[in-house]
Amino acid sequence: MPDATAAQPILQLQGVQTHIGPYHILHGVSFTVPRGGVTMLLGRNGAGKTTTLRTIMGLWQASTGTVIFNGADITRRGTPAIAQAGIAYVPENMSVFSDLTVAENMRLAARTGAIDERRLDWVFRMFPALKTFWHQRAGVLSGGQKQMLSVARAIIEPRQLLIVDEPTKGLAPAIIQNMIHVFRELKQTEVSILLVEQNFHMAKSVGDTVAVMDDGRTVHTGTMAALAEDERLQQQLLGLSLAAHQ
Ligand SMILES: Nc1ncnc2c1ncn2[C@@H]1O[C@H](COP(=O)(O)OP(=O)(O)OP(=O)(O)O)[C@@H](O)[C@H]1O
Repeated sequence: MPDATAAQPILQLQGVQTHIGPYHILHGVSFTVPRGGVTMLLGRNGAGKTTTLRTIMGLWQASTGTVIFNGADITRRGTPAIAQAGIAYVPENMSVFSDLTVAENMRLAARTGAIDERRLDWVFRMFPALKTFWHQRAGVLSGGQKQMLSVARAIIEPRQLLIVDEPTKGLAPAIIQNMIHVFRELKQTEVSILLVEQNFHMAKSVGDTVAVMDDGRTVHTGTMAALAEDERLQQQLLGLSLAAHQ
């Protein structure tokens, strides 16, 4: 018998609205993240992408709408329960402990305490610098290496959904290329990925599907390939010019 869960999206947002204190930030966010592959969440600055990720993780509470993960309604669950259910979240500001070694950072991220050696070897193949600096304080790493460490921390244990907020922010083009390789490698695994990204080259290099937000709403959903081919739509939705493709 075919597995009924295979066709079910890993994540589904339906009409999500979020208030932060007196401010009405999300006005209706609806999109799905298909199982396997990478979904890009794009939009201009201030469109509400980070607020959407934080709402999925229960760091902000949706005032209306639903967040369905793996068929279960997680809208009202607390953040620890959401993480426990199998979602890893890498926020924008590189979640590493600068005073601890790279090894200690990784051990803390392994929820069971012990790191699976085979998985660590796989992580080292993707991020060789982490092996080189294993016993060094994370504070000595470059910005790109810290970003790699924060992604590595999120994947040291198998997760069903990996959510990453702007992994290339502030990184040099060569490092962005490394990041593209990393996400392509991750695509070969079971994990589904939701990625916020301003770098359109990265978005079209790794994205399978896309949701575009503007002013707290989803204004477009579809395949990344279709958006990558349609420059007028990019201009309309994202204000991108040809320069974004260089
Ligand atoms: N804690 C907060 N209190 C009040 N307003 C907030 C708060 N956090 C975000 N906002 C506002 O909500 C809107 C959406 O912000 P958000 O960070 O979600 O956008 P974004 O699409 O991730 O933008 P960026 O690409 O600049 O990170 C913005 O107008 C922002 O000023």
